[in-house]
Amino acid sequence: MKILNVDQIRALDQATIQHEPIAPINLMERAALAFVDWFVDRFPATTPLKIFCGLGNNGGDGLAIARLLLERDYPLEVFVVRYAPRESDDFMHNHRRLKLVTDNIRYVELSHDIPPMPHNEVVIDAILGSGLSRPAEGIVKSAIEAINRSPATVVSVDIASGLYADQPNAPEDVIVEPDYTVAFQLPKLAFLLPGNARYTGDWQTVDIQLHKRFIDKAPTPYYYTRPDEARLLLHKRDRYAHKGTFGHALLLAGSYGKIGAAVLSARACLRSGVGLLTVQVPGCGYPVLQTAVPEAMCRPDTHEHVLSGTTEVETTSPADFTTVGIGPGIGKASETLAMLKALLPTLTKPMVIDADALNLLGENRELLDQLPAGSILTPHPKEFERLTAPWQNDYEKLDRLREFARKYRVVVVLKGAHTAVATPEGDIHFNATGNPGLSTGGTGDVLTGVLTALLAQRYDPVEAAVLGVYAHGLAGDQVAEQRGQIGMTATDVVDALRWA
Ligand SMILES: NC(=O)C1=CN([C@@H]2O[C@H](COP(=O)(O)OP(=O)(O)OC[C@H]3O[C@@H](n4cnc5c(N)ncnc54)[C@H](O)[C@@H]3O)[C@@H](O)[C@H]2O)[C@@H](O)CC1
Ligand SMILES: Nc1ncnc2c1ncn2[C@@H]1O[C@H](COP(=O)(O)OP(=O)(O)O)[C@@H](O)[C@H]1O
Ligand SMILES: [K+]
Repeated sequence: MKILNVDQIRALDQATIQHEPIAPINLMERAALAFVDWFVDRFPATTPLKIFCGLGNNGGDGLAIARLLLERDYPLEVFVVRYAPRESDDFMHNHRRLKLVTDNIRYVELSHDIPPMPHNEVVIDAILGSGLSRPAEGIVKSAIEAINRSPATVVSVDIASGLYADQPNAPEDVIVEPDYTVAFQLPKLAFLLPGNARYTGDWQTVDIQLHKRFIDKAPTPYYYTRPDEARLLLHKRDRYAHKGTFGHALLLAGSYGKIGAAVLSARACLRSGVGLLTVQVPGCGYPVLQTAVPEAMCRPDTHEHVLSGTTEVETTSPADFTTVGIGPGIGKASETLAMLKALLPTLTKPMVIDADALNLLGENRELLDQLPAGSILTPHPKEFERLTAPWQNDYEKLDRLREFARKYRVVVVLKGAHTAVATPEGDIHFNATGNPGLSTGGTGDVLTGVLTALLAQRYDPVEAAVLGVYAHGLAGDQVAEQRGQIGMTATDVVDALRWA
């Protein structure tokens, strides 16, 4: 699913109006109906409502929503926040229509016009939408502050009033903090950025049948992966397949005290369809790995406590494996850095790089040029910062992410809520699955195992990253459903991995 910027959204509305064709007022009615369909499923018709409308088209939506909810017998009052002398045409049209069915429209011009909003009420926020062009001030600001102070449940129409859809807000901006946002057709880029979590609540999109051909053609670097899109990436298994078909992966993981990371990664790799798996761990990890993961072959490093790259048991060189995954629990010992330095020039196929392998790259940036094209790097934000430089805001972080992926021709999986997968072409795919239960030690190691397995099965690296991140988050969601977020462990996530 594409994410478009505000100018594109405006052009998309126009394209729909022109090509469907549909009158603007009927498009607004369709949007209002889609909102109302969502709303009536969640809030019974006895819920007292206060609907705050601005004077633009977002306000027009609010007025249409008020009329449609009145038809469904909701007890409601409408408050028009009158901050400017001019209303939009579609606002005016809906204002006339609403006045035919209710007298309950009040005007908010001064602070004392703002009503109390008790906890049993739902507030619908239709003050400002994607047309926001400056910070909220005066009575708009006061109304937003009052909404945020109130204990009422808040639902924003299209986007929280005061939040820019595709550019950073200033720290002092006053923005509605909704419980829910119901956005029309496409998510806004702002919804996917951690700094905006307070300003989106639980957000959803509702279909208002905007012009599909325009969306298909619109250029954008930003995508939001829907479950159906992710599932399409899954390779079907050939009936005559054998384990060679699914590749032989080498995982380089673990150090003294962190052999668990190797175990988690190895288990996840095996649960994600790898044909054969060899794990190289420091000598001390050998009995652990052989016992905990009997399905994997294990080659002990000659170094007892850290990876040095040398091993006596096996002579197959890392380059002969279908792919290599490196990082979980490896630490930053000088022997391990030496291994990384020796390893990189020998590899040509895409590999997976995580955790301290990333930190070693951050401290030895000349190595970045040696990464095989199409490799997948899986930093959390702190690790990504160590690879680049600090950023001022989430938008700058996205720019940096795209720049980095393009420069080094790699796929960067920036982990967190809505993990962002940046491609060597400079696109970003945001993930839809996952929950804060995944914020627990070892879940990143699980992801490394998953991605290594997909590369071993010869998935295209971008598809491997998008699919792997999706499946990992989905497993987390399934665990959360069964035992809640708080009790979740990385092992649970491995066990919940499902590929269908
Ligand atoms: N155009 C369409 O066909 C559709 C638009 N829709 C709605 O239209 C909204 C966008 O409408 P608009 O472009 O009218 O935008 P808004 O409703 O956000 O209002 C923008 C108006 O407010 C002014 N404004 C901007 N920032 C302000 C601020 N801080 N304080 C006071 N005034 C400010 C602008 O100058 C402009 O006049 C969407 O969010 C969505 O809710 C939906 O009805 C779907 C269809
Ligand atoms: N709030 C969250 N919502 C969704 N996913 C999350 C959240 N917090 C963490 N995760 C996921 O959990 C994983 C954590 O990885 P990482 O930070 O490397 O942990 P570790 O190093 O302990 O293995 C990542 O895949 C990340 O996307
Ligand atoms: K709004």
